[in-house]
Amino acid sequence: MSFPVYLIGARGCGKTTVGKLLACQLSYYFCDTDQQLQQQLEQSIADYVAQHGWGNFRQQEHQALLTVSSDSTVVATGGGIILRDDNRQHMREAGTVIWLSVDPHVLVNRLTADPEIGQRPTLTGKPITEEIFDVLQKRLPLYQQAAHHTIDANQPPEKIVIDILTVLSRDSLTA
Ligand SMILES: Nc1ncnc2c1ncn2[C@@H]1O[C@H](COP(=O)(O)OP(=O)(O)OP(=O)(O)O)[C@@H](O)[C@H]1O
Ligand SMILES: O=C(O)C1=C[C@@H](O)[C@@H](O)[C@H](O)C1
Ligand SMILES: [Mg+2]
Repeated sequence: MSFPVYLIGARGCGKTTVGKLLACQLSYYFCDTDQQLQQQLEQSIADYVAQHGWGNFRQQEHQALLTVSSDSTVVATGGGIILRDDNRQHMREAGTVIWLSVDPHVLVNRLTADPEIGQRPTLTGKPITEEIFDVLQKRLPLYQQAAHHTIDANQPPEKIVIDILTVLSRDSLTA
């Protein structure tokens, strides 16, 4: 049986970009909780949060995580999926959790170049650099707690995929 692979990490660390490539290499399905949610809600995350608030968004996100958690699937999660204990526990028990760790300055550059504000409404109301540093400071311990493996995701996507395949194959040898 091939359990799901969950990619976690900050906004802009490359979960969606890398997840698609990884799924292709593994011949797995690809799912993205943000995309799943936006389809289900029939609106952007920004519009949903403006109308219903972050608390309701986190509840919807939890349901989306359960929905996409299938075998032979690479799941790109939303940046805040690790905020809930039950999400962290679910991912660790159901599959392999990979944290794509990226230097905050690299995140600032990527998100400035590609803000995608419909999917990434502000979390703090602060300017982007300040927000990234603030949010990361709070979330780093949660990414650490949730992850089975940490991958240096400052590298090009193809190299990140190779590094993920290496840890997954080591896991399968020791299972
Ligand atoms: N390894 C990489 N090297 C350079 N650019 C990258 C890399 N990974 C992703 N990017 C770029 O960074 C931006 C954000 O990537 P992506 O949407 O995959 O991040 P994400 O982790 O899925 O973000 P979110 O949490 O908001 O869903 C995109 O423009 C993407 O092309
Ligand atoms: O970091 C976050 O809290 C978020 C990241 C995005 O992927 C979306 O899930 C949403 O904008 C929230
Ligand atoms: Mg994404």
